[in-house]
Amino acid sequence: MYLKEMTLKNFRNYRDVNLVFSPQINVLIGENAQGKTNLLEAIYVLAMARSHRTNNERELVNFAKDEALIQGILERKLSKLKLELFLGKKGKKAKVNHLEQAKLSQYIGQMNVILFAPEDLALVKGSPAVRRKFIDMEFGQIDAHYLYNLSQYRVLLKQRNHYLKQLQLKKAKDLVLLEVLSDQIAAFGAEIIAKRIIFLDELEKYAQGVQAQITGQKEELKFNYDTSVENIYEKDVKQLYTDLKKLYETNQNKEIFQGSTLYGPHRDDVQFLINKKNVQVFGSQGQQRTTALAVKLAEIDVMKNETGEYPILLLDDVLSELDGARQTQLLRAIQDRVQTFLTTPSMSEVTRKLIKDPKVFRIEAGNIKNEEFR
Ligand SMILES: Nc1ncnc2c1ncn2[C@@H]1O[C@H](COP(=O)(O)OP(=O)(O)OP(=O)(O)O)[C@@H](O)[C@H]1O
Repeated sequence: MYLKEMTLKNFRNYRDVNLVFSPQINVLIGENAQGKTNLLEAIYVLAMARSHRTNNERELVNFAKDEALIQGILERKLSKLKLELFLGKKGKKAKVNHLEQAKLSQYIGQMNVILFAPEDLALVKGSPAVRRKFIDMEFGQIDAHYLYNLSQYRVLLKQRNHYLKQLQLKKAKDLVLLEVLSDQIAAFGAEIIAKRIIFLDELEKYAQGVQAQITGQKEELKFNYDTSVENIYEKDVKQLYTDLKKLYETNQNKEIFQGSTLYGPHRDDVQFLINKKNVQVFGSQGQQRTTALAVKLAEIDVMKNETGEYPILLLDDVLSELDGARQTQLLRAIQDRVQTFLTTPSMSEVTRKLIKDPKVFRIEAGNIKNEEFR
């Protein structure tokens, strides 16, 4: 799939722009603070109905205005979609081909994007929360059911944590209500864990290929899903549900004492192993970066597999963070098959040689001009 056109009205520092993109590589070039990331963010928001940078949607609307609009024409293999996202004071509205979508979970997934920013290089060495967010954002896009389970789980988690706090402070006594909440959260938690295992398995296969290629077959990459439920790889959803419930039963006093839900997918993690050693602990900086890159590139293939189309790739200033060999690997992997938007303050010689016929957009204080590629 590719984004053919995009119109922005009052989005961040863009007042009114209409852009026509290349189905291949689009380079967004400009000095600091001119609006390069804002433009990538607009594409991301059009796809995901939320920003990757902020939870406060007011920030997305121009300082001087109350409403913003992002429109896009998405070309898919068999269809053309008009996507519209309206950001107003009372929230947002999403439309597909002029039809307003009652639920955002129906809207998300029409346009698939993968964002790769310098922070993603911390996927391996960062905190478990970084990896969980990565898993949830990516899998949520390809599986609406996963997204639904996740949102239900989050609501229940809030309720259960609140109730555990009440029990901790002795403001509540009723353990039956806690058991009801445990039962419900275990059901959604089991669905989430089961799906994560399936997707991670697929992601692992592709990432292994990339890692082996970058390292000349010297490194074997493996994923390990780290959770309190035992032997997950042998369990189906029903068994995962039973096990989670058992964890809540056995640890009831501990959870009340801490006033918080201590088990479930919101506490899980993924470990990346190279030649059986945890890269987070034993890997060099270079190995950690290679692994992060391999995982990101693998996502492209997982999405292609799951949705039948290549996603759109957004590269926010990552080229300068990678050395020549990794830049080459990345650009070879995407050239001619994935529509890509990349931001950069300037183009290095290496990049110039590697990128074929990009469309270049020069960005200056929210104004955009097409530029020849020299
Ligand atoms: N809601 C908004 N309304 C108007 N301008 C905004 C809004 N939000 C951010 N800006 C402006 O956008 C600019 C930042 O743009 P952006 O984050 O895209 O920078 P960039 O070009 O990617 O630069 P860098 O390379 O430093 O990341 C700042 O000048 C900021 O004041």
